[in-house]
Amino acid sequence: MAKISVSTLAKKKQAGEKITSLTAYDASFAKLFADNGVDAVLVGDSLGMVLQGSDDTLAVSIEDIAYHTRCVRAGSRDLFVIADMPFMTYNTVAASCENAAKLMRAGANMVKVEGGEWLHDSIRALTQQGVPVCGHLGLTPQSVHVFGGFKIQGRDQAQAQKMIADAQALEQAGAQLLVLECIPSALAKAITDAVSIPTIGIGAGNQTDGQILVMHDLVGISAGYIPKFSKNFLAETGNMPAAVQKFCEDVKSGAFPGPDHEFN
Ligand SMILES: Nc1nc(=O)c2c([nH]1)NC[C@@H]1CN(c3ccc(C(=O)N[C@@H](CCC(=O)O)C(=O)O)cc3)CN21
Ligand SMILES: CC(C)C(=O)C(=O)O
Ligand SMILES: [Mg+2]
Repeated sequence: MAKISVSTLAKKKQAGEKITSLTAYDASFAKLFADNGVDAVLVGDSLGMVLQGSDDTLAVSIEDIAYHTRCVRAGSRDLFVIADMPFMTYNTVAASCENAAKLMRAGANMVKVEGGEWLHDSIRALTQQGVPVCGHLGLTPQSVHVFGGFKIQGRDQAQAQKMIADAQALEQAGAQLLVLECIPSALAKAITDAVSIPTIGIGAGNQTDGQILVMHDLVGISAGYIPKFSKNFLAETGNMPAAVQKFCEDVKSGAFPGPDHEFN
C-alpha cells in the first residue's frame, strides 16, 4: 500500500472516501493493520484501560506512549501513526512542544490532543515547529472526572454550538485532523460540514469522514465490556485479517456504524 500522509487524508475527504483507523499498541498488530487496509493507527492513551487495566486514561505517561509508538512504528514503516498526548502533558505551550517531540522522535507522524479553542496557542506552536496535530472533541476521556463519567457529549443545543465553534478554532489553529467521540450523529455531521479538515468518528454516526475503533473492541476482548458504539468484527469473520478487512469494508460502504452503533 502507498504511504499515507496528511495530504492523502485530506484528499480522501475531498473525494468522499472514508478513512479507516484503529488503535494499535505493538508491532504485530501494526503490521496486521498495515497489511489489511487500515489507513492510520492511533497509539491511544486508551492503553491505560485496555493494556494497563485502569478505569480511566489518566495514569498514562508520555514514556508509555513513546514506548508503544516505537513498537508500532517497528511494525510498519508505511503506516500513518498518530500518538496521543497523555493527560496533563500539553497544559502549556512549552510542555506541548517538549512532549510532542518525544512522540515524534519515537516514530509518530502526528500527535493528538483533547480539547477546544483553549488549545489554540499550543496547536499553533506545534504545527509551526513541524508537528502535525489531530484535535479530539466530544467525550474526551481525559476529562471523565469533569463529565462525571463516560457520558455522551453535545446533546443540548448550546453544547452543540460550542463544539462546532471549537472544531473551527482547532482548524484555524492548524489542526489537520479531528476525532469526534460519542456525540449525536447529527452533530458529527454538522461539524464535518463546518470544517475542511477530515473528521474521524467513534460513537458519532456514519457521516464523519472516517471511523476509528479501539482494536480490542474490534476483536471482542476488552476487559469486561464493549461500548454500545463498538462492534466485534472477529465474531462474524473468524480470523483477525478478515475482521480487519471487514471493518475497513463496512466503514467504506457506510454499513458501519449502523443505527445500533450510534447516538441520536
Ligand atoms: N475498550 C475501549 N473502548 C473505547 O472505545 C474506549 C476505551 N476502551 N477507553 C478510552 C475511551 C473510553 N471510552 C468510552 C468508555 C465508556 C463509554 C460508555 O460507557 N458509553 C455508554 C454511553 C453513556 C451515555 O449514554 O451517556 C455506552 O452505552 O456506550 C463510552 C466511551 C471510549 N474509549
Ligand atoms: C478512542 C480513541 C479516539 C482514543 O483517543 C484512544 O484510543 O485513546
Ligand atoms: Mg485517547
